[in-house]
Amino acid sequence: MESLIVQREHEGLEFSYEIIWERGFDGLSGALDRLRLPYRKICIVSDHNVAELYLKDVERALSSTGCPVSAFVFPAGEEHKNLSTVQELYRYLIENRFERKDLLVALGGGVVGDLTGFAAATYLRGIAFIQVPTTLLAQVDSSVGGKTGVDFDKYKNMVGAFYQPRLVYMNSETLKTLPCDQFASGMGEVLKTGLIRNRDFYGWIIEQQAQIELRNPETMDHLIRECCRVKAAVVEEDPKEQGVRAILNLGHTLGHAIEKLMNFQMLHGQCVAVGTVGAAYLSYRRGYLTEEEYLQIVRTNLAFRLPVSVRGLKQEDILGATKSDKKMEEGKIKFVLLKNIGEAVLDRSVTDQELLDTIAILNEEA
Ligand SMILES: NC(=O)c1ccc[n+]([C@@H]2O[C@H](COP(=O)([O-])OP(=O)(O)OC[C@H]3O[C@@H](n4cnc5c(N)ncnc54)[C@H](O)[C@@H]3O)[C@@H](O)[C@H]2O)c1
Ligand SMILES: O=C(O)C(=O)C[C@@H](O)[C@H](O)[C@H](O)COP(=O)(O)O
Ligand SMILES: [Zn+2]
Repeated sequence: MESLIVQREHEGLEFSYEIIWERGFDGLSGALDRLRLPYRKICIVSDHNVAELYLKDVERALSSTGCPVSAFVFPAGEEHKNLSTVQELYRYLIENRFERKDLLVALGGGVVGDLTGFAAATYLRGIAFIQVPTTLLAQVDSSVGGKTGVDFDKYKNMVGAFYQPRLVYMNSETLKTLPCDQFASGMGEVLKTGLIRNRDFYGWIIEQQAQIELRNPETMDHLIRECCRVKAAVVEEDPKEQGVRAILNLGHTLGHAIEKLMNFQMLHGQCVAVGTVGAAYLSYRRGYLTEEEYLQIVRTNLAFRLPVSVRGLKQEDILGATKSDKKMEEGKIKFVLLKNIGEAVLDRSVTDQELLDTIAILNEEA
């Protein structure tokens, strides 16, 4: 077993927690025992696809805690990451008499993790939860760092809370069943991670493309751990996004705008990939990246089956949708640009005209 502690060093991160990498789910109840949490009941929260594949195994693994284990399962997909699903979960917890000291287990991808974390933050003003991420995206990004929440009226993650999990337990074997488009979506966040903080890692990802495509277990172990190291370091520095944490949002200003306008029918990591090309283009236009570096980012997306443009959206609609970005301050977007490959900066001076020029290269208009 290998692990990494997300350290409580700064105000805002209430406690430290461990990220554990295992094969299989057998280590789950031992990991929970070591936490010495006072729960008497466990509710696994999952979506239908993941439940079909892994719920029985996780129930079996958790039964050795000696506590009753039950499950709340909802339909898969971003369109269910909303307050109605949260309400159904609240009802389930109330009807089954879950108390503040009990435990929720988020078993699934980022949708399950974000939604369960938000319900955990708000049910009885806070009940403990752990993350058991089963997608690449969730293993490299969403299960770490405590951003929880749901979409509201198509506004992405508009309602949420910073609420850390007590444990992140990753079973890398779950990646075997992940569909190709979901794997590619996860790679959108992986590439983002290299671009913001680790040039060598970005280079390594490009070199290892064939092994990554094959999901070689050792290669994937290294890839996932490196992403978690980068993310944990940023979150430890700034748990509640008062400053530097916003670099984890590279590609998301345009990405979230596209996700919303595509009615959540394009996957999050794919939208982030297009947004990252936009951020790279702006960085090139600002004279930070060379043209070759910008083109390398485009080629790398394509190599990992990620899009570099979208079709059928109106340019002014994309610009308009960027105005509901959560990084807005005093009416100005804090845009994440690349000073270099491996070095992100926040910039409040990006103009609407610069954004429109960028959108023009990303958008094959209808
Ligand atoms: N909180 C954060 O820091 C953070 C970071 C990045 C993304 N996110 C959020 O994460 C969400 C995207 O997460 P996602 O990409 O994991 O999507 P997801 O949770 O919708 O999962 C993708 C699909 O794969 C299925 N699935 C999950 N695990 C599987 C497995 N092992 N085998 C087969 N199928 C499996 C799911 O049922 C679903 O249909 C978005 O809502 C995004 O906003 C949050
Ligand atoms: O953890 C973070 O911080 C991130 O920004 C990670 C992103 O990949 C993730 O999509 C996050 O949910 C976006 O946050 P938001 O505040 O822009 O909704
Ligand atoms: Zn993201």
